[in-house]
Amino acid sequence: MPFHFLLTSGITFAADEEYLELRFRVLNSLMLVGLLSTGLFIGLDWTGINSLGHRQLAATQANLLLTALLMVALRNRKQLLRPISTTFILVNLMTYTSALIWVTNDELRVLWFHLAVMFSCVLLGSRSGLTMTALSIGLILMAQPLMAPPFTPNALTTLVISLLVTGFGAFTYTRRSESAFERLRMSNIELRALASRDPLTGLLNPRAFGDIANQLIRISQRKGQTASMLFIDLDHFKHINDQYGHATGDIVLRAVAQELGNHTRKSDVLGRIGGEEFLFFLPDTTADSAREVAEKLRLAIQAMRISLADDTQIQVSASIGVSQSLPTDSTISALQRRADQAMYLAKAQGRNRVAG
Ligand SMILES: Nc1nc2c(ncn2[C@@H]2O[C@H](COP(=O)(O)OP(=O)(O)OP(=O)(O)O)[C@@H](O)[C@H]2O)c(=O)[nH]1
Repeated sequence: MPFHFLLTSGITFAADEEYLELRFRVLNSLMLVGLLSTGLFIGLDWTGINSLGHRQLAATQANLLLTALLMVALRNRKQLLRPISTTFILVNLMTYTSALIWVTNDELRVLWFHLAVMFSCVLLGSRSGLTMTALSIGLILMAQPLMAPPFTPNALTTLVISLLVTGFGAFTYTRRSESAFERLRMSNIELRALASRDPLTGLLNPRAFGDIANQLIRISQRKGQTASMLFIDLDHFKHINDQYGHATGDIVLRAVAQELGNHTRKSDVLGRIGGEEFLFFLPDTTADSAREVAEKLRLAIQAMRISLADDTQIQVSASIGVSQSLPTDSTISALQRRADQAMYLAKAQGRNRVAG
């Protein structure tokens, strides 16, 4: 748990931010490892086991300090991922370059550039990895005249080619991961959309309807507004199924859902909550206005002529119950219950009418 906290700073990432989270964790891990490795270099220099020289020692200490500051700056700020990644990579690139020039007794110091290429790819994306490859090769070639002794032509060739191979490998890997994550993100979005829809009509299913309407009613209550609900139930729907078959019943349900959708304002929430039952949540709407909407819907449903393949036309009607939120309603359940009761009243009064 503390390690998890260290890597994510306790930030929770949304379901479609998997790749961002991966980069965030990688950056935190790399900064931690960076702190440990620069600390080790400094310790080894102080104990005399490995000598950096006073200039590189100062550069390494600066690197340690800057990395610690970057780690602190990243806490709770996922929006800073990119600038902090860029700064971290540049700070390290400067340290590697200064080692190239100042630590002449270390033949293998060029190895660090391979890391810079890989880190850039993972943290900043495949294109940045390619830029870093070109930058590393450029820096090594430019630093040649300053180095004592300079690398032999053979060593330089090996270095440049191995950097190109690292750059290409990291580029290909990151490109593939980026597109795999993007595909995963898109299919997650599609899955979530599917999971929130009623498969027959495409309207919101009961769970999604409840989630959205519950959020909206809380907002309405905070603003001191009134919300309303319509409970729409088709009349004698069982007869349609019995007379024309279940498949035709489905056609009717889809047609009614579409008709209801045509009368929905952007702010309204419409869902199918049972066989031939639909709910309308109307934010910032009084019972009077909701009754007008309900009457419009009732007339629209009554006016529908649903044509079948054999030219038969089916007509339907609906009973609609209306309810208005009370200041004490913190969820839609009581509002829905009252709309349901009003709908039963409409049925009892003869159907094809609005009550409540
Ligand atoms: N075609 C089809 N029918 C469904 C679906 N879900 C529920 N039903 C049917 O809807 C009918 C609902 O019947 P009832 O609850 O008796 O209501 P009703 O016949 O509309 O009568 P009132 O509501 O009293 O006017 C039942 O026959 C269910 O089988 C569905 O997805 N497709």
